[in-house]
Amino acid sequence: MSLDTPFPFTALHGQPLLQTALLLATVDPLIGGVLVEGPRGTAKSTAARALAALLPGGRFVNLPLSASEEQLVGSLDLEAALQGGQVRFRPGMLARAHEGVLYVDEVNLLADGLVDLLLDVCASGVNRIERDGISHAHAARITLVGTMNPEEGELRPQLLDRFGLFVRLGDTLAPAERQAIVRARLAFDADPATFAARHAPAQQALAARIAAARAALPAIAFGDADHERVAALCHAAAVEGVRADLVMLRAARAHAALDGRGTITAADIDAVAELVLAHRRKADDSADEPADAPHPQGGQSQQPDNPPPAADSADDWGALPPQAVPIRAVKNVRPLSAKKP
Ligand SMILES: Nc1ncnc2c1ncn2[C@@H]1O[C@H](COP(=O)(O)OP(=O)(O)OP(=O)(O)O)[C@@H](O)[C@H]1O
Repeated sequence: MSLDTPFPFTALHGQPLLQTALLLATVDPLIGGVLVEGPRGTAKSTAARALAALLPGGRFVNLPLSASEEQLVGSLDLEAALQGGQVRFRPGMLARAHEGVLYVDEVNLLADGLVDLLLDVCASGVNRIERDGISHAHAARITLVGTMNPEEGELRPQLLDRFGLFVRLGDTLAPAERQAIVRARLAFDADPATFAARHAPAQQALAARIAAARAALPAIAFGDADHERVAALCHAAAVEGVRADLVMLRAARAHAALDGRGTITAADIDAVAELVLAHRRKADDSADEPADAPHPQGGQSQQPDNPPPAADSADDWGALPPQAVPIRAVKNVRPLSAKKP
């Protein structure tokens, strides 16, 4: 076993929302990635690396803040074209991250133009390079994971909106949780191979579940009830435009697929709603929320028949269905774009 064996995804402790968001964005990369806001040392990079290890190629690309546009998108060698008649494409980081994970630590400090570009490529699944009238395109099925610490600068709201999902990690861990995390990490560091072997069955099961979910996506249809529920939730959150609606439908479909179902339910939508709305909600909209809007926390008649149980341990991954998202836990996520009323 190599020295850079990643910490297993299924061994992460106490980060069910982060894990859920990462899995959803991996099942359908067109969701547009995950933005993770949180303090240092809360497993953001560990989780992103662990996610990549669940994908067939295990590709993980860490984008440095100093990266140039050319390093990111690649370049066209026009000299070669002039001499030999053929355009040569030098792949960039986006090509290397195809079918894998692209991690951008402190994405709020990356030049806006690069963030823009990254988000475009990840949400379209295609990287197109043009130079002097010559163009080249390649598939870029990438799970984008960006992290940010708001104390070091905000992301422009336009860019914020374009990240598919948002997770805000808390900065306080209960003593018992700290112990569980530290014990697991110490055990891993002491003997990565044995630790990984212990988690191998759960890891393999989760990798298979991701693969099956990806394959199943195209056959899962969006029903009228799904459209209605999503539109009402997005309207109630007063989001701008319809990007939130599109992402929510995709995320709900990925959620159903991860659970091995061919039909989207209200519970799928509710389970992903806050991940989609947290960074897009306008001001404090709760006061003027329409009485009939289906809300994860209200509207009795619209509540899912079987509200999902809360997953409190990441060890449950691979065993529990993914709808185990504690939606209440994210209800109080501070909307980043919120303006004081
Ligand atoms: N919930 C957790 N489960 C397992 N390990 C954890 C958890 N939280 C923190 N750790 C451990 O803490 C250490 C720091 O984690 P990591 O480097 O992923 O943090 P980070 O959030 O990316 O922070 P930074 O922004 O400083 O890089 C790692 O050894 C990681 O395994």
